[in-house]
Parts: sequence; C-alpha cells; structure tokens
Amino acid sequence: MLYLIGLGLSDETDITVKGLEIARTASRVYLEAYTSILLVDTAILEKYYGREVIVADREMVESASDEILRDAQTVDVAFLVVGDPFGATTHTDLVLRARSLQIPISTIPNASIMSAIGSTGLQLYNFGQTVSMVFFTETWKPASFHDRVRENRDIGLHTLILLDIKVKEQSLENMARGRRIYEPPRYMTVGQCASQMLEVEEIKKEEGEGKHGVYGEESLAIGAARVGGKTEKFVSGTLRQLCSADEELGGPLHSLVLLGKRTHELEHDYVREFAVDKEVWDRIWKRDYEGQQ
Ligand SMILES: C[S@@+](CC[C@H](N)C(=O)[O-])C[C@H]1O[C@@H](n2cnc3c(N)ncnc32)[C@H](O)[C@@H]1O
Repeated sequence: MLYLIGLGLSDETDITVKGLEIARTASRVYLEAYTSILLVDTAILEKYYGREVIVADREMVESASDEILRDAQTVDVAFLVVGDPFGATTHTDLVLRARSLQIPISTIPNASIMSAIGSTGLQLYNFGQTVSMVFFTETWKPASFHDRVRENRDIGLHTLILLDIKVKEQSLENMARGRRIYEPPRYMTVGQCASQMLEVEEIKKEEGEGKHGVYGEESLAIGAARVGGKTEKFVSGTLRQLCSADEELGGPLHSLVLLGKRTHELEHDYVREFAVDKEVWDRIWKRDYEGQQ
C-alpha cells in the first residue's frame, strides 16, 4: 500500500495518530521536501518516529518514482507531505503511477495552508481562486496569476497567494560545469510578494489594463507567517506597508492574502487587530471597502 500522509504545518507533533502509526511501521518512509517545509529538521522527525526518513527531492519524486513505489504492492510505503497531501500540491503523478502498477493507495489528510489561513479571521467561504507567485528575475516576471486575482477581485473575494520556495537550485555556472553544488534554499517573503505584486500592477497598467489596475499601493492585505506554529504571526496593512513588514513577520514560511471588497464586518474587525497602522487602515477601509459587501 502507498500511504500519502499529511504532516500538518508546524512540527513533528502535528501528524495524526493514524499517520504516526503508519510512519512507525511502514517498510520505508519518504519525506517530500520541496513544495513546503516543516519548522523542524528531518532528524527530529526521525527521532519522533523512531526510524529512518528518506528525504525525497523533486528529482526523485518526478523522475525516479519507481524507486519510491518499489514493492508497494506487497509492503507499506509511507510518503509524508507537509500540510495536506492534496492541499495545493497534488502529487497526482505519483498516485497515477502507483495506480498503473496496481498499488493500493490510502490518504491520511491533515491541516493545509489552504484551510489554516482561516486563522487570519477571514472566512474560507469568502476566498476565491488561490494563486502562486514565483521569484521574479530581471528578465522573467511571469504574471499569469494576475487574471485570477482580477476575477476574484471582480466578485469581491479574497485571494490567497502562496509564495515560491527554491530548494536544491543550481547556479547557471555550476550547471554549465556539471557541478552538483546547490545554492542555499530561498523562501519568498511577504515583503517580496507585495513589492512584486505592485510591480505587476505597473506592468499591466503600461500594457493598458485600466488606469487603476487591479490592486494598488493602498489595497489592504494580510501577511501570514508560520501559520499553525507556536510563533505564528499576522500583519495587516496596505500593500505598500507590507513591502517592509518582513522583520515583524520573521522567518519562513510566509503567505499573503489580498482582501476582497465583500469583507464581512466581523472579518474586518478581526483583521484590523493585526494592522501595522490602525489609522491608515481605518481611513482606507472607510474610503474603499466599507459598504461594498
Ligand atoms: C505548495 S504550498 C503548500 C502545500 C501544502 N501541501 C499544504 O497543504 O499546506 C507551499 C506554500 O504554502 C505557504 N505555506 C505553507 N505552510 C505555511 C505556513 N505554515 N504559514 C504560512 N504559509 C505557508 C507558503 O507560501 C509556501 O511557500
């Protein structure tokens, strides 16, 4: 059997009892370590489960999945995924490959950032499509997510933006020389996301997409860090203010929510508590959001 086991969002103790029993007894245990991270090291997981955990990078999951699935028709293999195995990351390729090899599959769900973001006080019912933002380079600024942000905005819904993670990246020079030397991991921050969001708005405006774009410097948003962990932190403010909120938010992982105009009063009151500057928040709320629901 192939077990896809959700680990939840913070540390080794977030795994469910059901997941833990399988992780302790399966023949092999893999940890998917490239789409999200726990706030603790693999060694701590190994200690907690009392066994070896094999770290599976993207290359292994995408190109060498047969090794992960080896003999899973007759033995139990556990594949651990941070968050929920089907929350934002789907791993459908692995499941389809397992099915084609007649391997039975079982999923043990857990909390995902897609559900835990409700602890900002925003109602999950009021979220539209979730989007992802990748690190821009000088020459590559992909903005395909912008259409979905606009669709959410047009019907007043909030947008959850999941942020890029780069692990096991190689510099062009090392790649060209065939050296297997990796750059340190990088996790996009709320500040980087907010400033890239404003950059995209400028590009879209130059391309003639309306005078005011979709979101602007004074659009209200919420930065969320280490949701579900002991050091969880939320900061709300304008996109311009969130560009410099990284110090207050602290280490990874971060996500950003763009506030929709159909925000319920209770959601507003909850989120206002995290505001970097309540006066600015109130002024913009009254001018642009109040009465729009
Ligand atoms: C591909 S998604 C994670 C999917 C994961 N399977 C889940 O269900 O949560 C990874 C992104 O989600 C966001 N994320 C995940 N965990 C988070 C947390 N605890 N706090 C804030 N953002 C988080 C970050 O933007 C991160 O880069």
